[in-house]
Amino acid sequence: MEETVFALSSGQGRAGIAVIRVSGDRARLALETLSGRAVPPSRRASVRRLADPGNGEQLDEALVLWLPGPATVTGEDMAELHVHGSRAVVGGVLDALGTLEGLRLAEPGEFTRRAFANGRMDLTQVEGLADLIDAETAGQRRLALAQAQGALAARCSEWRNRLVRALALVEAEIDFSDEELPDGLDDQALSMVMGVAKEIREVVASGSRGELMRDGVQVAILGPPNVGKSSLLNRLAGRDAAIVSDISGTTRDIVEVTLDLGGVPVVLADTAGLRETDDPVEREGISRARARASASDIAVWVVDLAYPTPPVWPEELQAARRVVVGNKGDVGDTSFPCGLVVSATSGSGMEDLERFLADAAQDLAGGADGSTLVSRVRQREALADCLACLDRACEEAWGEAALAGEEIRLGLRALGRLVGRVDVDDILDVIFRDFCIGK
Ligand SMILES: Nc1nc2c(c(=O)[nH]1)N(C=O)[C@@H](CNc1ccc(C(=O)N[C@@H](CCC(=O)O)C(=O)O)cc1)CN2
Ligand SMILES: Nc1nc2c(ncn2[C@@H]2O[C@H](COP(=O)(O)OP(=O)(O)OP(=O)(O)O)[C@@H](O)[C@H]2O)c(=O)[nH]1
Ligand SMILES: [Mg+2]
Repeated sequence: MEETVFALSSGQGRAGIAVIRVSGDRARLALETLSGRAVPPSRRASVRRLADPGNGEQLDEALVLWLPGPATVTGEDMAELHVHGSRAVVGGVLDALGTLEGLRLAEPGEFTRRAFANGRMDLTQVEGLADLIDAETAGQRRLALAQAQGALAARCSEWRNRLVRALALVEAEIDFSDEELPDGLDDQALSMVMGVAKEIREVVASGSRGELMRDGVQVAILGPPNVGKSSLLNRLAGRDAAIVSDISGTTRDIVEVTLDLGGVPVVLADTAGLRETDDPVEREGISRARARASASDIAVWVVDLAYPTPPVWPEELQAARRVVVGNKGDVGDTSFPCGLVVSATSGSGMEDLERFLADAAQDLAGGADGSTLVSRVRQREALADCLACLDRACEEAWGEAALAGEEIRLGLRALGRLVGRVDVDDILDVIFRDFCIGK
């Protein structure tokens, strides 16, 4: 018998209400022991006095739920205690639960791990749920919620069914063919495999959008020293995140600020001004700035309109999306050719810059139509593996049936890895490590 586990599922610290969840065979006993009564009717919120079974002292008056398995999130019997959210009440109830035999505190993610083990969720739903809990913007929430509700899982099972049918056709051909060496794939199997491959190719192609939505679009603010890069960052952030001074070479470390631009998370990075210098600390800052530039999705090159110099793009920036921003428009020459003219101190033009960044971020990561299904490298790579197998199966169309069949089988295995049906041992710990306690 699996142990019964419990945890505070709402956030740590003082709150109006806190939710404590219990999952496992002893959930009923735990609820009955603390409330001193039989469990309330199933799935019906009921008010109960909870007492410490050790000394009978009342701990709280709570709203409780009795949720008998297997129709629960974990697939096991569950109880929920909605208590007043003070340290003393939560601590008292958790301590009381801990004294009961066969009960222990849940590990991070253990409720979800049990849901996965009991077939209530597949691995992509687990990943979606982890992202839903971490979601900070509306776009992240939409993507994660769709995944947690099985949008990717449903597509996978549909691809799987079609590939299993194609495989059956291939195997029938091997078994019943009059010829000694039948054609690799008959027309029907070939068109089925090609159809699935086409759909997977589209999902793989949209993969970077989901990854950017999940991880944030990276924007690097670059340029010569003293042009107002840190001032721009502070304006966009709406707070004094980076030190500003009239001394060239003020910024050395990268200063990051995350913004929510139209639902897309955007990570802005202020960097050290690029120039030749003998100062070893500043040199290190400049080398970090260059590294960040090449890792960014969007590069903003800032020039000082009071002393405009032609923007010199560092070599490694050539691939990034980029915009030249002329700063100090309040005192400088606004006829200088650049993408946008702004003033970080007066604020003029800043709305245009923000709109430019929001549009670019939407373009890179947004998916208003909900067509983006994958959000992690792991998911994209599993689909890419599957696709490679299906492509090879198609190449065998006029070759050997046994080889084509084997490739389809390998493609199915890659889908199995994606949903956590096979080869999960290595990835489970990685995925659940980042979960919070109580989920
Ligand atoms: N208090 C509380 N709030 C919560 C949860 C929870 O467990 N407890 N959830 C936890 O994730 C989420 C809600 N999601 C849930 C999804 C399914 C079931 C559930 O019991 N499903 C059963 C029966 C469905 C039914 O009969 O209506 C099932 O799917 O078999 C519960 C919550 C968010 N809010
Ligand atoms: N007039 C005017 N001054 C500005 C504007 N933006 C920044 N400054 C001033 O320019 C100087 C440099 O600003 P910073 O934001 O520190 O410049 P930086 O590009 O981060 O400089 P480094 O970190 O040294 O590379 C400061 O004195 C700012 O007050 C602007 O739009 N107009
Ligand atoms: Mg600076």
